[in-house]
Amino acid sequence: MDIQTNEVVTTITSNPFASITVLSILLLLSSTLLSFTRRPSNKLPFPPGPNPLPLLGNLHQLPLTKPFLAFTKWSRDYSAPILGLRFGRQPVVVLNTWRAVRDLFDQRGAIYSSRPYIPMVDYVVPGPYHVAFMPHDRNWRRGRAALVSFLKDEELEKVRPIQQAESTQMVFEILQEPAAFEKHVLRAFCAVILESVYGVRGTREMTDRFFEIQDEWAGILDMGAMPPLDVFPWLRYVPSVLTPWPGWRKRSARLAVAQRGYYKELFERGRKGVGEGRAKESFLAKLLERREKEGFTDIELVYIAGFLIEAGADTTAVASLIFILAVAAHPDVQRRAQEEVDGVFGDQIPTDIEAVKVPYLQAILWEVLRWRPSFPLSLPHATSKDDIYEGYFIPAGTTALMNTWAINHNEEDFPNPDAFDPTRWLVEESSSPLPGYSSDSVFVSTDDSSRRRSYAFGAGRRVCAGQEMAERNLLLTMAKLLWAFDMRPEAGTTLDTNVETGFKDAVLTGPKESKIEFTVRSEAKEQLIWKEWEGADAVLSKFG
Ligand code: HEM
Repeated sequence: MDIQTNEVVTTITSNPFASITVLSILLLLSSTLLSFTRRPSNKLPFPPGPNPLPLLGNLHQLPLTKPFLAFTKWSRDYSAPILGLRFGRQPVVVLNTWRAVRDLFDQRGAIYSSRPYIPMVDYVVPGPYHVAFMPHDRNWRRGRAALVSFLKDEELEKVRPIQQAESTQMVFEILQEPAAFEKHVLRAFCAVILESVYGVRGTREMTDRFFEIQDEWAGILDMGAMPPLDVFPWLRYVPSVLTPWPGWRKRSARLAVAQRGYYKELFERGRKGVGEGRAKESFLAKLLERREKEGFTDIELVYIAGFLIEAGADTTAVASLIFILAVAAHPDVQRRAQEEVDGVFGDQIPTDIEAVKVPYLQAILWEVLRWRPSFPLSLPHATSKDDIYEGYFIPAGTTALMNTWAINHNEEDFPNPDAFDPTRWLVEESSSPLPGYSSDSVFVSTDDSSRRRSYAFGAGRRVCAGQEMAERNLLLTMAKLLWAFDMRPEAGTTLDTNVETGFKDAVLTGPKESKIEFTVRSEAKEQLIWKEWEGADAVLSKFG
């Protein structure tokens, strides 16, 4: 028995959960072995990876925190662009190169666009209402089409004044209370969604309530936080006090009530606003308009709109916090970016960011998304048919993970990958033949055009539909922060930018660090922020 196996056995036998586990192992062993001897019906091998144990598969080797780092290492150890693993009996492949992602997610979308069944989702969102977790079916197409209709370019024009006003409001709040910058960033990005989706003002009270619910939701979905019902479905029938997750049913039921209550309240307030003409530009107004044609029920609309807060608020806020950490830790990058922003906007607070040339700022954005991707494993996809790729057999129902971390930290594509170096995206300055920006702010593809600009937003048919909205808001916010403040580590401290120690252990990961000082760059800027804030407040106060 190797050391890892020994550890698993020790854990099993010293745990109150042991007797049930051992009994079940014995009961299930026969069916597992049977299924192993039956598989694969196809003679081709499953992609390579560490050896699985009969019942656990590779679960005993899987770290509970930052598994993307282990996958990246295994991919190198086994020279495997595609790793083959088993979580219990569930086959899992991990795609570690952009070519594999292009070949499978982007080019075989009919096979690689489903989602694995996550039983905990059923406990929190009962019914097929959550677009991000739906299989690749008609319901998902309908839901996604509604979301895309809100996120396309012409519609985003309506969101622009909200983004302008909220980013100014955020800068104003940081000016008042710099030590709490994290709170202000989170509020602002959540507020943009509440105002554009429902026409409801993103006050501190409303956004705090969302993040409380969202933290619990993310906590429940974290690996190891809840019983792995997908691997051991029988755990459903075991009284929760006998498991290492006592109270898990109550916890998920409480969250279900809180989440649904919050989304319903927003839906009703938004609907009232549409009726009274206050929210006629909102996404909800559009959804209500097309509901008859599409046949959406109230509860479907409640969750479609609610999902947009989940998808768009903390994702963008976290990317912004990573930007703040990166520039605070790299003063030379910050100085150059400030010079660029000052050169373009001078004494005026940055506004129309898409209309100007800021190639260095754009390069910083791509480097932030590459250097510390907030979804290092994206969201899991699943195959809906058997497939063969490069001589390997991938059965229907396989979970397919995209290892964004491995793609973004591949030494061949990104020399010295852990260094934060925006110039790698500037074609005139970079020595590596990668897609990047010219000094005209034009994105130039110098490599295979089937390569995505960024893998931080996923790939294939499930790719992030909010990429454009997120990029616009991020670029604008970055420009305003650089224009207004110097950002540096608190006196006597250094910032921990190490992904293992300085970043949270979560599906959506951001910096743990918040010891960053914000100093307004001049008195004139401070006065202008006050003045601009009055205008921003006037725009935002029209929301109920
Ligand atoms: C920096 C900000 C963001 C990041 C890093 C991000 C990342 C992602 C990722 C990794 C996925 C999964 C893709 C896949 O399965 O391959 C996703 C899906 C999605 N995101 Fe984003 N996202 C961001 C902002 C937004 C915003 C602002 C919105 C809209 C308001 C949004 C809406 C969506 C939608 C609708 C999906 C698709 C769900 C599906 O079809 O299953 N995202 N995003």
